[in-house]
Amino acid sequence: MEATCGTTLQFASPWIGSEKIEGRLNGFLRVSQRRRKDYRLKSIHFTEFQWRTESTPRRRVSSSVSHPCNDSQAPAPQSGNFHSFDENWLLKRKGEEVASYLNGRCIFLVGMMGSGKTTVGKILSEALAYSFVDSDKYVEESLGGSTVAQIFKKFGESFFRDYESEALRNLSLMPRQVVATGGGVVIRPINWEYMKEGVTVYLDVPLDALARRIAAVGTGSRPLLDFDSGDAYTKAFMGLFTLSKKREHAYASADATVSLQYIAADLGLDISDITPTAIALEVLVQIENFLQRNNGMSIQMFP
Ligand SMILES: Nc1ncnc2c1ncn2[C@@H]1O[C@H](COP(=O)(O)OP(=O)(O)OP(=O)(O)O)[C@@H](O)[C@H]1O
Ligand SMILES: O=C(O)C1=C[C@@H](O)[C@@H](O)[C@H](O)C1
Repeated sequence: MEATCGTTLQFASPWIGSEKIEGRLNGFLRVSQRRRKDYRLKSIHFTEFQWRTESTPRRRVSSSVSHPCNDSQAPAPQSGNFHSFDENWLLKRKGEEVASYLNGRCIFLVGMMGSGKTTVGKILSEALAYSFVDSDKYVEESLGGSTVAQIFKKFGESFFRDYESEALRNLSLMPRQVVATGGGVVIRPINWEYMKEGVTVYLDVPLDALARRIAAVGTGSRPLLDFDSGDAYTKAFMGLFTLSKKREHAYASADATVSLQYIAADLGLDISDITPTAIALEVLVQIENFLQRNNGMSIQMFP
């Protein structure tokens, strides 16, 4: 039988209500009823309310989070600044759990340019104790260090796609890797044959958020978005819109989907406020759901 350990987290929020503790403000993860189950958090109890009357009044809430654990891995009760502590702890715990079900199978992150495959993939690989590989970088290295943009310009897209397929073939033969795939891998059926050796996860991010992210760094490194005219946001948005129409069905073939719109709605956050760590955590939850659906994996859930 599992022991129940407890820890106390400090939440500072202008809106936390007595019946719900759902929010990731100042680095804290929102924990909704549904997520409580996903993260195996047994219960959350409010123990204290305080009002602060500063220029921006805030309620301070102390809550006690009970969770199951077999040993003393759980963070000890303490006060002070818990910024992002909770997210990282949940991620680590979930990573260990999901890694044990995966039996070394690779994770292939698919999604449009800018969807966070690289950013989230690195965090995910640490949580799973996997290595991280970026398939675009793999192709660049196999072609002597030319950038994707240079390869497109010199040899054309279909040459790049051949090397991309070869990269996926090679990567699918190696265990324990999180692979951030190129945004266009989903268009070739052969690539799905390689990726089905592992678990595919689609990072579904609204076009506006993608275009903002890409515009922030420019379209120069992304040949399919680097049109001659227009500002960076418009070029990115228009290019992504066209590509997404051609690809949306293909992305939907992934084993699991992590939708930022869904997370944002569930947690009452703006998409831009969802951290890569929270997304990585959701990826693990969705992988677990997929494995459970497909392998009849028996996981003890809280009622
Ligand atoms: N959750 C997030 N919130 C805000 N910005 C993010 C988030 N995730 C990634 N980014 C930013 O978006 C940009 C694209 O991210 P990243 O390179 O991880 O995407 P990608 O899917 O690997 O893109 P590509 O397929 O083009 O290589 C980066 O500038 C990154 O810092
Ligand atoms: O979406 C795409 O087709 C691409 C995405 C990038 O990761 C690169 O693979 C390349 O720029 C093409």
